Amino acid sequence: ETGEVAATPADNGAEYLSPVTIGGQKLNLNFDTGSSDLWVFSTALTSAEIGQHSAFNPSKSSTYKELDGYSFSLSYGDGSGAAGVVGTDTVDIGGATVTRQAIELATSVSSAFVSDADSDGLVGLAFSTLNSVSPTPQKTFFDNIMSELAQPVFTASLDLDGSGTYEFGTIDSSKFTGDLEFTPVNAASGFWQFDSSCYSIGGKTYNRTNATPAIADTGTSLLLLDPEVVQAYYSQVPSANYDSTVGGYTYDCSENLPDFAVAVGDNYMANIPGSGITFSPVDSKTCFGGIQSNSGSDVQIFGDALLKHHFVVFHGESNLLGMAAK
Ligand SMILES: CC1CCN(C(=N)N)CC1
Repeated sequence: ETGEVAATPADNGAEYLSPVTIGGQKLNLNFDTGSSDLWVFSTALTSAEIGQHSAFNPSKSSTYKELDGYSFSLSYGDGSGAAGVVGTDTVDIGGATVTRQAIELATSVSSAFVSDADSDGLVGLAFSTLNSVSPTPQKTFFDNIMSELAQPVFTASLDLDGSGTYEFGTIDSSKFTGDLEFTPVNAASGFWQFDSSCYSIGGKTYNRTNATPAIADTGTSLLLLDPEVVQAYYSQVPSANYDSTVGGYTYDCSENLPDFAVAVGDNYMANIPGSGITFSPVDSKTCFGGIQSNSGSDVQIFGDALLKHHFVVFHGESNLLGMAAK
């Protein structure tokens, strides 16, 4: 069995959304390798909260089964969150189907999710140990389907314009160039976590002794690195400075930015060409960089700003992360 879905850009240009069919109802969900809950907008929310979203209606699904007394409550790194009840239903992602997938129906969502009209919820693709369902944590879609897949993998090939594809069960060699380099993942963290102890700016490589580990996170838009690395990069950009009003480093859009690369394990340097560093315009002449600080937290977050320049393989049986150029 395999499944492939196209990702399409959200209006906010900051996330990749893919169609998922749950109990025959289609929703556009954000595939998030940085969390482990599959939750959706539900008809239990107010019409003000639902707005333009597609909301899952359990009473319209002939295969939905409530998990009596189960609940979930999530809060993400950025302060957004959702909470609600739990059931199981048939979930189909591009033809890959799990019949008894735990789905988490939001009865409350934070304002950030209400205002993000494009995303009807999330598909968590980190490890099931991080699942928030009480009293019994539930398995992710990938965990449930892995044994049915032709290969126990899923891949992300995200494009610069917010489109791209997620595939389950196969590694499509037409989607990358050169060698796929695999790196051991520390699954004990619950994330797709690995070491990253060197980086390069404009082709000059720097080794680090105290680098914090990194995670591959399709649910984060930016590349959030240890402060010393971010300061080193923007010290090479004359007009760059930290602008607290936008909460990050900005610079003149006319700058000729240096290339940047960061290590994924010991044998892959993930490069971003200088032309691919900018995340968004701030105004007619100022740009906001895709490289930003993790504020000294204990993890570096390799989000879409980096991943969209590469082909990424998440190997669930061997706990490996594969990276290739494309
Ligand atoms: C470590 C954090 C990374 C961002 N998150 C996420 N993609 N859901 C939350 C966890």
